[in-house]
This record gives sequence, C-alpha cells and structure tokens, in this order.
Amino acid sequence: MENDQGDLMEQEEHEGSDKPPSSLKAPLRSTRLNIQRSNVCSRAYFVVIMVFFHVYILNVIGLLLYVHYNNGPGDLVSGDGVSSASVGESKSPLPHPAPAAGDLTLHEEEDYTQSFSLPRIEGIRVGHVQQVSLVPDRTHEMRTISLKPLLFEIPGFLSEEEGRVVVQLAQLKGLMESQTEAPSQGQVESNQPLLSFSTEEVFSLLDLNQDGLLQKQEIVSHSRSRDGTWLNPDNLRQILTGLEICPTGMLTLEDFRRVYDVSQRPGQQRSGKLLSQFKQRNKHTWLYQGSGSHHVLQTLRTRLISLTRLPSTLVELSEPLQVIRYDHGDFSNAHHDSSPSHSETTCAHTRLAGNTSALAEVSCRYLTMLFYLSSVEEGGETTFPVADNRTYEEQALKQVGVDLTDTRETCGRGNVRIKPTAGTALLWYNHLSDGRGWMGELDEYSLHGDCPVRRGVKWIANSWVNVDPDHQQQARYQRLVAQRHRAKSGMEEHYQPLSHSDLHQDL
Ligand SMILES: O=C(O)CCC(=O)C(=O)O
Ligand SMILES: [Fe+2]
Repeated sequence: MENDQGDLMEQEEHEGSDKPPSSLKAPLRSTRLNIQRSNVCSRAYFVVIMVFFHVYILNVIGLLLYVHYNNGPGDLVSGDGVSSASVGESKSPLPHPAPAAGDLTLHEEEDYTQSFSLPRIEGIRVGHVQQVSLVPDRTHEMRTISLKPLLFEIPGFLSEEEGRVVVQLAQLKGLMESQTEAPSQGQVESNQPLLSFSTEEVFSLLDLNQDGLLQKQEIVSHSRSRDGTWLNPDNLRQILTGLEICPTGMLTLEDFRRVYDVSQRPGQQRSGKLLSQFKQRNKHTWLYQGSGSHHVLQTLRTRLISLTRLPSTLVELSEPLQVIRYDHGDFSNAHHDSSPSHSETTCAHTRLAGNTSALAEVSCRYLTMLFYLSSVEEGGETTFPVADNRTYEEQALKQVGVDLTDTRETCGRGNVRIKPTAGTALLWYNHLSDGRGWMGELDEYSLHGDCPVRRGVKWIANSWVNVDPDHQQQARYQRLVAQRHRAKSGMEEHYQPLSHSDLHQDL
C-alpha cells in the first residue's frame, strides 16, 4: 500500500516537466504498469461488488414479496367470502393459514394429507395482548391467559345484544334437560355431596348384558368424556389397556377391580369409593349455524374462522353451537372437552368415513371457543385447575382430601379462574401440535370445569372445532362429504348444504 502511494506521488511530481530525469525513467515505467494493474484490479473489484450488491438487493426484494404474499389476506381461507382477521401486536405474526379443506377433490387427497396443516395462534407469553380485527370499524384485544393450555380471552367478542339473541334462540328452540342430571331429578343443591360409585357398582353399570363379564363394546359405549359418564378418558385408557393384555379379551369383576383401581387416585382408593365424573348441568341445546340460520349465529362462526384462520370447511363440518344455562348451584366438574386417541377409539365426527370395527366414538375437538352470554353476579367462574403449572402431575390433582377436579369443593384453588362477563369469549386448544402441523396429543393442561353459580344465572355457548388426529381419516371424511354434496346437488334443483345433523349424531 505504502509503496503504491509513493510511486503515485513520484509520478505526479514529474508530470509537469517535458523530460523526466534519466535516473527516474526505469522506476517510472514500472510505476505506470503498477498504476494500470491497480486500475484494472479496482474495476474488477467494483464489478464484483456491484454484482453482489444487486444479487443481495434482489434477494431482499424476493424475500419481502414472499413474506407479503404468504401473510396477505388473500391467502386466508374463508369459505363464506368473509374477510379474515388481522391479528397482531404488530410483532406477533400468526402461523401460515391452512389450505381450504373444502377444496379437496379425489385426486388431491394425497397432496392434501401431505401438506394440510392446522394454524395455531401464538400465545407469546402470559399477559401478551394482540389486536385482532374481527368486525369492521373496531379491533378487539386478545390476551394470552396461559400457555399450558394455550388459552386466550377476548372481551367484547360478541355484543350484549348478540348474547341476548343467542339466549333467546336457545329458549325458542327449547332447552333439554341434561341427561347427566342427578337421579333424584331436578336440582341438586350445592351442599349435596357428589355422587360416588363403588367399583362393583361401576362394573354393574357397564355390564349391559349382565353376564358378569365386560366386553370391549360395553366399556367403550360409556367412553364419552363429557356429560357425566362414569369413565373419563384416563379411566377408559387404563381399562382398555387392561383389556388388551387380558387373554380372554373380557374383564371379570376381579380383573376390572385391578385395572379400575389403578386408574383411580389415592384419595379415592382410601375411602373405597370412587368419585364420579358426574357433571351437574341444567339445560342445554344445540343451534345450527349454517346458511339459513340466524345471522348472529352465522356471524359468530365467521368470527371464529377469522380469528383461528382454520379452514372454513373444517369449522362448518363441526358440531353446532351448544348453549347451556346454569342456575343456582349448577356446576361441572373439571374435564377435558376432547379425548386422547386410542387404537380402539374413533372420532364421532368422522365416523362415517371411519373404521367401523372401532369400538368407541369419542369427541375430537381441536379447540374450544366459549362465549359468555351473560354475566354472573357470583360464582360460575370457568376454572383451569392446572393451567401453566410447571409440570402436570396427575397425582397432584387428587391428593388425600383434595380433589382439584371437584369444582364444588376446590374451585378457589384453580390456577386460572375466569369470571363470566357477558360478551367475553375464551379460546383454548385442547390438543398439542403433533410437530408436523397437525393435531397431536390431548393437552392434559386443558382440564377445566365451572364453579357453582352462587347468584344469578349463567349462560354460555360452546363452539368446538372437530378435527380427527388421523389426518387421512379427516381427509376421507371431507371427501365423503364433498361427494354427498355433489350427489345431493345433482338430485335437487336448489343446492342445500349438508347440515351437520345429516352427518353427526347429536353429541
Ligand atoms: O361453563 C363453563 O364455564 C365451562 C363449560 C364447559 O366446560 C363445557 O360445557 O364443556
Ligand atoms: Fe368443557
């Protein structure tokens, strides 16, 4: 470097004179050569730099275009021509939307099963607030309540007026007495002890043909995790596992005692009595949300699709809206809305496309959206007893004398408790991701219940999005629905969308 500069200065010094001193001739020639070489080098260097610079700029532009088109609203799935929600505290982008399940055709099934993925809203951290745009002219705040389970609260998701409409529609339709009502019928007073069944009583209840042996079919016919069955998913899993290793394929009372006691908690074993998963629920009804239904019901579903960015077909093929009324003292014990998958179980919603030899139909619910339709003066909180605990300890749920699933006794101890406020919606994922974009294991932390209503009346609505953990089964089911649609529209002059009730049993 220094040498080059020295040569340059030397050259400049002598440029003015006609004849440079002879003593300087030779060195000067070599200096010129150096200068030319140096010019060539800098030009090449400049060209290389410019090429890299342009490539870099092109890369950046390409990346920006990619991000823009992948996150753009045009990509979001909305079967009803609904504009999608924009969500974010500006920093928290949502995952990529899934392709429309409804667009599935026969030859596309393979691709579909390869690439189909379920979006999941990111929680970021507890207390994180995201702005969501669900309706024109205003935004809503969505707050992360817990990460385990992934649980959000959205105040004002529906207006008080919309809440009243849903309540009135439920009343017009007529609310059914819950099948889980206490045998003493009517109201159970809040100070009445929980029903409990001995192992022998449960065996007898399950033994439908009273032959003293439990066949698989008998066990799984009680497998529903909701609405007061005797077997919660954990019980069912333990018992079915016990049955699998039983050479006869049937359980005697003795076998049953062994597997059922294993599935119970120490506190219950001590007393020799088993607390039931009995849930006290007053009345409920189901409201269809498809085309032709009240616009408020359709709007709720539309907002759910916008918020979750789930394929609209998936949501449209899910259960109808369940509306529940709780009077004074009513409650439900902690439970999971969905079920763990097991080789013996099949999802109720895809059973048409399912393996008919599967013994148990269970609810497969990727997420729950719960709408508070009324505020409650006292009590009635939704409780998540183990939410955000560092580790999920099944044993800790039921220690001697303390049963965290018993909301009548231990509601105050729940890690997360949400007071019902008219218009607020809760959203939580009942399942973890399988790591490949599909629905994975049941999230044990999604355990929840509701505390007894102490003053006032509580109205809520549940919207569940059904997904089969076996995505090929989900694809087969949707293909079947699409085929039926085609067959139906071919037969009818006016196209009528296949209603949920055509495909699902009343859950
Ligand atoms: O009413 C609540 O707060 C919870 C209701 C619930 O968990 C259910 O209906 O499955
Ligand atoms: Fe629930």
